[in-house]
Amino acid sequence: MSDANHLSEAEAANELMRLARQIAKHDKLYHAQDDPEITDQEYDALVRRNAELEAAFPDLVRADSPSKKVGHAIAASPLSKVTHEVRMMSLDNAFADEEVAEFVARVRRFLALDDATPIAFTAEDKIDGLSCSLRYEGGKLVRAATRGDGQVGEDVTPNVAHIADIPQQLAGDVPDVFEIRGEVYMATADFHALNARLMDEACSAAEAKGEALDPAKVRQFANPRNAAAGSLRQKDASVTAKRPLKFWAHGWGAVEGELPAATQVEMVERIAAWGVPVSPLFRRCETLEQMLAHYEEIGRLRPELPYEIDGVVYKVDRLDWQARLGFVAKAPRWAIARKFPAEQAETTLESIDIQVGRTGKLTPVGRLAPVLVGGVTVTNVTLHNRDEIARLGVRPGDRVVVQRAGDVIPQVVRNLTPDADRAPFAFPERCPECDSEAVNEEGEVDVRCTGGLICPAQRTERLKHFVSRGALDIDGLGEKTIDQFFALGWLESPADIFRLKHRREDILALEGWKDKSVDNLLASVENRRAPDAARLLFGLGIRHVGAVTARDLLKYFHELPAIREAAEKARSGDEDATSELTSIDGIGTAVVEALGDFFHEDHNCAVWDDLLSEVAPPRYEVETLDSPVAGKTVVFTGKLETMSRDEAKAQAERLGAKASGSVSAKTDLLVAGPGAGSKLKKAAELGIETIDEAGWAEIVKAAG
Ligand SMILES: NC(=O)c1ccc[n+]([C@@H]2O[C@H](COP(=O)([O-])OP(=O)(O)OC[C@H]3O[C@@H](n4cnc5c(N)ncnc54)[C@H](O)[C@@H]3O)[C@@H](O)[C@H]2O)c1
Ligand SMILES: [Zn+2]
Repeated sequence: MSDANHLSEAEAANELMRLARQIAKHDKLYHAQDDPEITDQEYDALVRRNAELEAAFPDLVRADSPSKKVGHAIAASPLSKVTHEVRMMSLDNAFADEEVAEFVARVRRFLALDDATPIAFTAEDKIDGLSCSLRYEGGKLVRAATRGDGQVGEDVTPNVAHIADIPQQLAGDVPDVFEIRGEVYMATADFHALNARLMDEACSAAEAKGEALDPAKVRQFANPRNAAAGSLRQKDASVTAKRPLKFWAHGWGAVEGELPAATQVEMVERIAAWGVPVSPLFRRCETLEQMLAHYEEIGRLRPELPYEIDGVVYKVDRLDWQARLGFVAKAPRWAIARKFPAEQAETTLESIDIQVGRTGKLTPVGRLAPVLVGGVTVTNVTLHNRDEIARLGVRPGDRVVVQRAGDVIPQVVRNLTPDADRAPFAFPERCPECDSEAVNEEGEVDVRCTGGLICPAQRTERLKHFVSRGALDIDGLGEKTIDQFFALGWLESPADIFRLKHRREDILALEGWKDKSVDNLLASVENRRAPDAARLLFGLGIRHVGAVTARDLLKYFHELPAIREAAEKARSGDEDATSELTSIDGIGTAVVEALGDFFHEDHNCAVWDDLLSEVAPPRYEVETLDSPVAGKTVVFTGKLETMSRDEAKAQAERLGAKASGSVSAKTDLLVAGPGAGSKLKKAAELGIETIDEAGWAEIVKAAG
């Protein structure tokens, strides 16, 4: 409460006014329009803040205080109005064990019972639906109504006719008038299916009209509770009929005739016997310990339940005691809702740090003023990437709503101070670890450090990749060894691997190394002095240059320096170099850009030069099979009749030929099917040998 007490009276009055306005706005959105703008946790936080201020400044409690109101007036509803004979109430909330204990103590004090007298309570899950009253006369359903503002609700009699859980006629002995109260809800799976269906229907409707659909404009329900409310509160009951609604009872209102029970338990059993569902988790608790244990149990079951719940409701079991306890402003004194801990909370975003992951991804991490979320103190949140920061519009100093969902890392849900006079957060353009350029490739949300080989955040990962099976494949240099050698400062870049021989004695001095194992390691390193150029290129871990791309590049250029030269030219704007690179099968602009970026960084060039001073990959040649097309460039054009274009290309590769997409002076052979056009003409002009599909089939067959 210290917060509340630090305010002056004028400040508190101001804040109470603001809260009343805000809460009224959200009540309307939630209760009247079934379309909330904020989460229940955020809403509950506003209500609690209001209660806190009212407790600290009792004189300032407003006539229109949110603490006195139930739901929202239904003035604007198109449905007919129903005045409730017995007011429909809300429930007080508890958020901690101590608050439940305090509730029990309050009940005891009010009833003037001594500590030795046991008070039994019922406990059941608090289902997230909307309150509904069902009035039965002579056992027959005569009227169904929503809660509205507690006094006046909406008539939904025709709507509930479609809910199978709500009998039109109760079974057995029922008082003359009996008003069952409970919750209309939608199962979680049905809620998701409904949203999917609404989207489908909107798509079909748009298609029929030949219009483009903006999915963001299609009405979707925020949660099962709003889906249930929006589905029930329909002027046209045939819409409700198509919505999968359910119901269960948790209480009653008006009764004429004798009440057929003395306790909550007996009454709930009665209602169930009449044919109306009740909570399967409804229990009687003799002690506070049992009450708390059942809360824990329901919390455990919660993820598996087919419907959403937001807490547990406790009620005094004896009905004569309930009658004595009566009501306060908007809730019974004999019941309380223990809500599950807020999975969301408000706090200040103090700073935004950038972390560099092992793959070079720059991840912004928000540092928070410590805050309790769902029972855990949270100080960090992931902000995912640059776009997410822009979407949230967050900057250091903003007030934010933080959320924990399951085991997921806490996240920022919303910025509460978007308009504050602060410049947008400037996402770094250089890696905070190594100062290399950080780039954001087109079509990608992540910003990455380009300093792969020198960036401390990425180095060991890059080294592990460099020696891995698909790359240089160096035996005996496992991940642990790399981590260890790296920590000792012996391995900074790939070239250092080839200088390990100078550290023979140092390695021997380490625990676990024997002459033989060191010899084996150094031998396998020496074994790679003349590595396969494609594996070496792949091993450098340049973005977009995977094993296949590396091979494609080398099949064309044969030597690593030629690739670097072409990439540097392309980067400096040489269009011929770019089109030469992109004309290579399998090489697109993303690869060309990634290569250009790589060689644009001096430190990468230094690592590269250093490496090539240690190793000498032989000229790369495609394994030459004994085939007449080995080493040749083949182009397929026109329609192929016995195989797909992909299969033909694969055959060519298998025979050591390069399949290309376009005819140029470098083309050796054109395979032309029916319908061949410009490529055939161009090949004729260039005097390139041309054969048909059958001719190609013979070559393939001859090669075996
Ligand atoms: N997100 C928003 O903008 C927004 C706005 C307004 C209200 N809300 C939500 O609605 C709540 C306030 O609404 P409320 O006044 O209906 O209070 P409530 O939902 O916290 O509790 C009262 C209601 O619980 C229902 N209930 C469910 N299971 C029950 C059971 N087993 N026994 C008895 N009652 C049971 C009853 O219908 C009862 O009226 C807030 O706490 C918030 O979560 C959200
Ligand atoms: Zn870096």
